[in-house]
Amino acid sequence: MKVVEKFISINGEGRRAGELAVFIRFKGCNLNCSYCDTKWANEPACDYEELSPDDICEYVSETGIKNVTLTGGEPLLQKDIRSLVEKLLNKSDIRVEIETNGAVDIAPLANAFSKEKLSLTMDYKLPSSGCEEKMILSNMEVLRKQDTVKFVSGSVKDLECAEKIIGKFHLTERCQVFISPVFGSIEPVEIVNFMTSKRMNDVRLQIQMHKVIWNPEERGV
Ligand SMILES: C[S@@+](CC[C@H](N)C(=O)[O-])C[C@H]1O[C@@H](n2cnc3c(N)ncnc32)[C@H](O)[C@@H]1O
Ligand SMILES: Nc1nc2[nH]cc(C(=O)O)c2c(=O)[nH]1
Ligand code: SF4
Ligand SMILES: [Mg+2]
Repeated sequence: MKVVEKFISINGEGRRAGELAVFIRFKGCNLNCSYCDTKWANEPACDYEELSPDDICEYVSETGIKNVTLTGGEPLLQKDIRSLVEKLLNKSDIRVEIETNGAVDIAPLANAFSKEKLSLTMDYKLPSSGCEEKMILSNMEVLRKQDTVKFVSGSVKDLECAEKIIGKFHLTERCQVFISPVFGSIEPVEIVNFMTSKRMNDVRLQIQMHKVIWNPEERGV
């Protein structure tokens, strides 16, 4: 598997934001979002370590950290991803979260690992990403209670689109729903005002915590 970085930090996003996690970031992506903060990991020339699922499991065990976040790039493009998840979940105290972009079919993984120890955080890419037409809408039917849909929003148009999608797929009844600002592009208060005006119950605003704690450009945190 092509790993571009691995590190321990607090999880800056998602259901376990603020908890320690070990991050495995994989190389390469099938999208090119306008705002992507890890474009470097998607460059063909980006350096990587070739690690097997066993190598990654060993690294995770050595860290002593219970939360594992698989991210990228797009982690679901790695051909051994299923084997890696299986090996990680075989360890009794490990919880796995996968950050995925909504443009890869999640059904094979979600259906293979129904236990709560695997949670998927899937983006729905909004208009300002430039990638909305790549969304696989059948993924919405696969999400479970432990999963999350994240709407990374850069404009009011994005927020209007997010509200439509949340309603259309009854997402708040199905899974967790988060809205996050495209870092630096929209004031969080605009999102709060939008949520208030539309009475968006059961939706959570989340700001990427690691970009507040460290320099937003910093890698490995
Ligand atoms: C770098 S992506 C990797 C995983 C996967 N490719 C995806 O897009 O979900 C991890 C998360 O960071 C978010 N993200 C990337 N750039 C961002 C930015 N500038 N501001 C806020 N969130 C961003 C993505 O939307 C995604 O939810
Ligand atoms: N601290 C920290 N938390 C994160 N949660 C998700 C991340 C990601 O890039 O997917 C991330 C990241 O890059 N750093
Ligand atoms: S899908 Fe994720 S990694 Fe790929 S370009 Fe978009 S934000 Fe970046
Ligand atoms: Mg990140």
